[in-house]
Amino acid sequence: MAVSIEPGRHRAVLFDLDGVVTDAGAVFDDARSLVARLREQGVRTAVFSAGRNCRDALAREGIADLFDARVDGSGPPGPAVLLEAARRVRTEPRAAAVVVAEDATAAREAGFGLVIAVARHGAPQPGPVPAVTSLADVAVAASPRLRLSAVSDALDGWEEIAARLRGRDPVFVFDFDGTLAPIRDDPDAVALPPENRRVLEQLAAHHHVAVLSGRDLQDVRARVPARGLWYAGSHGFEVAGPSGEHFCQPDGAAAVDDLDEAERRLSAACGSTPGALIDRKRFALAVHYRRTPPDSVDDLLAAVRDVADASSALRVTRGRMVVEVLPNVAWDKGRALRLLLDEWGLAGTALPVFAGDDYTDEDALREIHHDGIGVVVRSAEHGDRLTWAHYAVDDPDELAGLLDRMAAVV
Ligand SMILES: O=P(O)(O)OC[C@H]1O[C@H](O[C@H]2O[C@H](CO)[C@@H](O)[C@H](O)[C@H]2O)[C@H](O)[C@@H](O)[C@@H]1O
Repeated sequence: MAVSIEPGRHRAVLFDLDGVVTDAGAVFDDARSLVARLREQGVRTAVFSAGRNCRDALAREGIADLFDARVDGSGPPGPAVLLEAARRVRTEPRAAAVVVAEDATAAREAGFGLVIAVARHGAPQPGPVPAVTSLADVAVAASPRLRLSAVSDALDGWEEIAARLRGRDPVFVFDFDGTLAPIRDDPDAVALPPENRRVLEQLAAHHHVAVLSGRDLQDVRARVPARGLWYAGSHGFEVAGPSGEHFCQPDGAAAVDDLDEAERRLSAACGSTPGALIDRKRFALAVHYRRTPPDSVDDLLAAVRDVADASSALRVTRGRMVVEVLPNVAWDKGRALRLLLDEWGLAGTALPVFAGDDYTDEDALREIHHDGIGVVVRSAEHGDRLTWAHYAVDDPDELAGLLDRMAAVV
């Protein structure tokens, strides 16, 4: 049976160690090659073992680096081991695939999006999950991501966008810095252009509109003082609505003490780096280096990584001239966008429109790739990078023009 992993739907693939990746101490070439093909398309990979120490086994084979996470278990590979592997690659089961050696019961029970059984010794029996005799038979579809330079200009594609919007119930979610407002050297100097405020209020008069930002909730709320908006701060870890609604991602709260400690350590470690700016949000900690001399940046990044690595509750992410420390949980702007749709009672029915400019916005652009309209605001800071967006604009001004047109047809 032909089996295909689709990077647009499967964010991660979890591999059983025994019988899938290794057998009697030897690594299967088809496993090594499948993992490499997945990584090329941006799909995360983890390995789990029911009764063995994965780290040692993989280190002996020299392939530990092939996987983003390793999970050891004891006894048969029950759902708990698989769910832990998914958690470590920050992917919910429905968006992950699992490759097991024949017995797929646990993976099916745990609700994974795709389960593949490998029957290496003979013809696979017909069963409830796709089965292959070799991982060479597992195809990896090309990721639909495009280079920024290859994404259609939104204004050129306007008729197509308008046709998708007409007769639908759209909701609008926007990133703030670099998207609704232009980038400035000083994060405190950023203000929402009046034209963007006007169009946000115009959209919010008839539709759900949210600003989903890496800034602290209070900060983004104060900078986007438009009527009727929802706000999500700290990259979506804290959400507030126009009628007093308020929600914090529960696992994020558990990392606040670790963020406090990271803030103390980073203040000591980076305090003397010229131009470094530590920016604490309730559920995140940013270290800005836009004004740091280029020859000091690598040391600064290494210091942030060291501090974050000291706690398993934290992880590091990158943005435009900024490195951020976040709670190490399966939460990002994509999940926050889905939470908003659920909150509005519109999951599966509304047409989500999202615009963003940075790496962290890609989680939201990816989330709506199949059922929404994604717009990227171009910038040269990360070169001709890949994006999940369908359309591009050049700057926040051009986005305001696009939103104006959208407001006229919805
Ligand atoms: O998700 P966003 O709303 O885009 O927030 C991401 C970060 O934006 C801010 O930093 C960025 O904008 C600054 C002002 O233009 C710029 O100086 C910096 O280099 C950019 O990274 C904000 O200060 C951060 O807290 C946000 O996490």
